[in-house]
Amino acid sequence: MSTLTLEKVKTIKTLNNIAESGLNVFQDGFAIDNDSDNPDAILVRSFNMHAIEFGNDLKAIARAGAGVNNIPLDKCTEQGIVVFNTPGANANAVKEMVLASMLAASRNLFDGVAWTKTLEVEGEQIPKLVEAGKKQFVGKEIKGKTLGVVGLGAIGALVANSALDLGMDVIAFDPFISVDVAWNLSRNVQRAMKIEQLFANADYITVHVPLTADTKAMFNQETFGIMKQDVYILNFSRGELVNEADMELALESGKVGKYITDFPNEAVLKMKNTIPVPHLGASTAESEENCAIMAARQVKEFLETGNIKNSVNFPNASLPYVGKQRVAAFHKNVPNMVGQITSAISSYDLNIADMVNRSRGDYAYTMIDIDNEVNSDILPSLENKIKQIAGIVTARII
Ligand SMILES: NC(=O)c1ccc[n+]([C@@H]2O[C@H](COP(=O)([O-])OP(=O)(O)OC[C@H]3O[C@@H](n4cnc5c(N)ncnc54)[C@H](O)[C@@H]3O)[C@@H](O)[C@H]2O)c1
Ligand SMILES: O=C(O)[C@H](O)COP(=O)(O)O
Repeated sequence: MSTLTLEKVKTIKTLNNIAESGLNVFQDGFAIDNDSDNPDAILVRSFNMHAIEFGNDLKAIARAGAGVNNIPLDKCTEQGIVVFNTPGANANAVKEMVLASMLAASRNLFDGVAWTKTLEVEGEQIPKLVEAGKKQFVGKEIKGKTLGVVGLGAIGALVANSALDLGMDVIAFDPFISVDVAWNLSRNVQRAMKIEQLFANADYITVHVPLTADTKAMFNQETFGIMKQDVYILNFSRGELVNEADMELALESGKVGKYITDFPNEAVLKMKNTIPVPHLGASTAESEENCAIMAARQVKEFLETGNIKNSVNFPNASLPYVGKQRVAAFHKNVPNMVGQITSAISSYDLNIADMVNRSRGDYAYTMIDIDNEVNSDILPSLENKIKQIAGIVTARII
């Protein structure tokens, strides 16, 4: 590792509870300091970061989980801060929660159990009252019913396959499905060419898409209008995917039979026939550990080598790190950036051993390994020279 990297212990700050096994990834050369105003990296779960000012040393934010709507991605990109998430690391936990709550809601389990607890004061009468009262909670079986899965990513694909195993018919919609998911999806999952086709045919609908400008309020008066009467809707993605005023009306009219959501708020708790879950989708020991370890490893590798895996705002880029001096630069995706960086390097009489350049939209990332033994005295001056190039957002020499 280079002299520059060893100069300063790297500070990691956490904004949420991050599993210990993840924090243990940071050993020599790292310190966890949750009071730091200027950490090198932040680990976060659902904490809302939109109002946070970032310190000058901040290089990376890792979301130990999937959704990144709590992170100001554009601001991070403009400041050269790489944002990671942990694709798939909590998908099984959410899949199990979706299946559990779909089954429990169908069998009126939540209401039935709550009612039974009210009988505590009835003493010996309890068994008789149970037998007399159970007819209020007659449910329906999911076998033979149709589940609509909106979004076939890490979670949606697992839910779709498992629902088939439970005897359901499954129809799914995802215009951007990845090749990996397509390979792992049962061919018995029916493909909806339009989301309306899914809405019109499903008895249960579960949504597994990120919250974006395109998906916001995708469940609204118009889309409820297409759905079957008494459809059950499961939302373990984000509350804002649903227009709440329209959901309230749909629940009142019985168009939506039940709304199961991981995102309760004041409005949701006032609606009838909702099953509010306290954002428990990913809250299992296994998933918290998976996410924390994956997030921590990605941050550690980035800080130590510049390699980027699973970024949501910068291109992924890797070069085998052989311990030689490495220039890592974020820059505008415009012509001749690589040429200018390599000129800066060769102006110090240094030779290039290897390089990678990847772009994503308006920005790009370049890593260049230097072949020579570099005198550490010149590194700050080389780093500054690269930072002076118009279009460079940030640059490090590792
Ligand atoms: N409740 C929880 O605890 C919990 C846990 C994990 C994830 N989540 C939420 O679930 C979301 C999905 O998670 P994931 O791990 O499956 O993510 P993912 O990125 O693997 O999958 C998302 C899928 O949605 C698809 N998609 C995007 N826009 C779409 C649209 N308009 N219509 C249909 N499909 C569309 C994408 O192509 C992708 O396949 C996350 O973004 C997060 O908001 C919640
Ligand atoms: O997007 C996610 O991964 C989930 O919403 C999980 O959120 P949490 O890490 O706060 O439980």
